[in-house]
Amino acid sequence: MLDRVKVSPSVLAADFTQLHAELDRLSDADYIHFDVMDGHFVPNHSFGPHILMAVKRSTDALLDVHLMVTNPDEVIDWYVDAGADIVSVHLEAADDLPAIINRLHERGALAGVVINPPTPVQELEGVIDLVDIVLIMSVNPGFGGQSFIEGTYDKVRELRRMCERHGVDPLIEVDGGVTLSNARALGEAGATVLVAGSAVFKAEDPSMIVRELRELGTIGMQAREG
Ligand SMILES: O=C(CO)[C@@H](O)[C@H](O)COP(=O)(O)O
Ligand SMILES: [Co+2]
Repeated sequence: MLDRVKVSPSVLAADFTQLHAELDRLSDADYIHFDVMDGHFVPNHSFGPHILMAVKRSTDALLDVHLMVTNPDEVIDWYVDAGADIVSVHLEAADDLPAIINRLHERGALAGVVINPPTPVQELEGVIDLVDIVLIMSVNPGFGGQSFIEGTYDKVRELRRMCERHGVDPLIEVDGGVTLSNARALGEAGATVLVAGSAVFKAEDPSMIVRELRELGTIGMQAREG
């Protein structure tokens, strides 16, 4: 059981001309979220393992890699080699998710599964016992700065119920449109990791936003636990 919610700022929203300085002022972050987009699984490109190595040199936070690619089985090792601590792959993209999860565990990384907004939570039934993290997308993947999809709360609550039925307690991460206005409700629904790109990096004081997101999420989590 966690004592507080974790915050994972998405580096996609950072100013890349000053990547080191951007990460340096986020010493409070639990994780750094790294969005990999291949131009096939999502209609956008971002960055790959070389940039992840540069991020690793600029932060002590754990590296939380979100792979939006059609061939996760072929690339997971690149990201573990580059320093990923957590690697999450889309259920919609993986042919053999248990094999990917095994491989990540063999390599000493935490394994996550991601579902897109249209994918029902029930589709996680077969892998919920195997994963360390479930990431629920609260926007359609491919771009930062989108609006949060309200139906996410129900999906998080349903996932919590599934975890209880299975007697497992993976981290539950929510990604997309997370701000100070929905952090508390997300914690109350059952989220334990909040990804935030624009809300953190576009703020005047990113560290303060990280602390506030964590505090609000934790207040929600405590309310849920009673
Ligand atoms: O995976 C994605 C988008 O595909 C996210 O991680 C975004 O990068 C989050 O950005 P904001 O919605 O918080 O600006
Ligand atoms: Co992401």
